[in-house]
Amino acid sequence: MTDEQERNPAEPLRVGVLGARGRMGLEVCKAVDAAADMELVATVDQGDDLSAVAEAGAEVVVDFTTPDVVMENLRWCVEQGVHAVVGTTGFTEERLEQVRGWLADKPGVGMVIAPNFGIGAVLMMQFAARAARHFESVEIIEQHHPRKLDAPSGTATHTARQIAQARAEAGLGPVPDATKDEVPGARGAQIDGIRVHAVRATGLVAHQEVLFGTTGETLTIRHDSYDRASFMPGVLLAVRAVGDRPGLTVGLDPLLG
Ligand SMILES: NC(=O)C1=CN([C@@H]2O[C@H](COP(=O)(O)OP(=O)(O)OC[C@H]3O[C@@H](n4cnc5c(N)ncnc54)[C@H](O)[C@@H]3O)[C@@H](O)[C@H]2O)C=CC1
Ligand SMILES: O=C(O)C1=N[C@H](C(=O)O)C[C@H](O)C1
Repeated sequence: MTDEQERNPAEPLRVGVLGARGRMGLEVCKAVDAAADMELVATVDQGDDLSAVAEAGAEVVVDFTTPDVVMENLRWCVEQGVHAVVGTTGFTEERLEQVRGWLADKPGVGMVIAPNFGIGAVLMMQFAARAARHFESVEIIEQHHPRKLDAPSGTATHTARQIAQARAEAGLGPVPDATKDEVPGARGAQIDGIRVHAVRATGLVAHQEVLFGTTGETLTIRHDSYDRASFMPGVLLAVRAVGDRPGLTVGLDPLLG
C-alpha cells in the first residue's frame, strides 16, 4: 500500500520485519503475530530481497538490522512510501539529517527512530536529563550481552547528549576530573564531554546506570532489560502511531504522552 491510498481501520495493519532472524527481529515477529490489530506480511533478513516487503503490501516496516545496512533499508522504505519503525543503532545527527531530507520529498511517510523502545529505559533517560542540572559530576555505565556489535550503546549515546544539553542550558561547566588517564580507555569514552563506560558480559541483556554526584551525595538512576520482550510494548506503540506522524520522530518520548 502507498501513502496515497486510504487505509481501512478495520483491517489489520500490514507489517514487515527487517532483520527478522536476529535476536530482536525474532521477538518483533512474535509480538506482531500476537497483536490482534496487526498482520505479519513479510520477514526479511540478510540475503533476502527487500522487494518482498512491497509485494506483500506492507504498510509499516520494523528495522532491527545493523548500523551498516540500515540507511540503505530506510532509503528504500521512504522511496516505496512505507512507514518505518527503527530500533537499529548508529544514528548520528548527520544520519538523522539525511533521513529528514528523504522524508521531505515524501510527505505523508512517517518514521520513528528510537535508541531504546523499553518504556523503563525511556523514563530512565528522561529522569537523567532532569537530574543533570543539579549535579556537578555524572558518568554513564552501560552493560550489554557480548554479542552486541557496537559500543557505546545507542541508549548511552542518546543519554549523554541529553545530559550534556541539560548541563549547558543550566550553565554547568565541564565535569571535574583531575585523573591522568595512564592507560588509554581507563576513564572510558567521552560523548559531548560526558564519560561513558561500556561493559560486555555473558548473561546480561541491556542495562544502564547513570551515576550523578555532588557535595556529600550521589544519585544512581538504573534501568535493566532482562528480556527482549521488554522492548515490544514500545515497538508496537510506534507501529500503531507511525502512520499518523509524517516526517521523522526521534525517540519514543512524544508517543508516551
Ligand atoms: N532500539 C531498541 O530498543 C533496541 C535496539 N537494538 C539494536 O537493534 C539492532 C539489532 O540488534 P540484535 O537483534 O541484537 O542484532 P542481531 O545481530 O541479532 O540481528 C541483526 C539481524 O539483521 C540481519 N541483517 C543484516 N543485514 C541485513 C539486511 N541488509 N537486511 C535484512 N536483515 C539484515 C542479520 O542477519 C541479523 O539477523 C542493533 O543495532 C541493536 O543495538 C537492540 C535491542 C533494542
Ligand atoms: O544491542 C542491544 O542489545 C541493544 N541495543 C540498543 C542500544 O544500543 O542502546 C538498545 C538496548 O540497549 C539493547
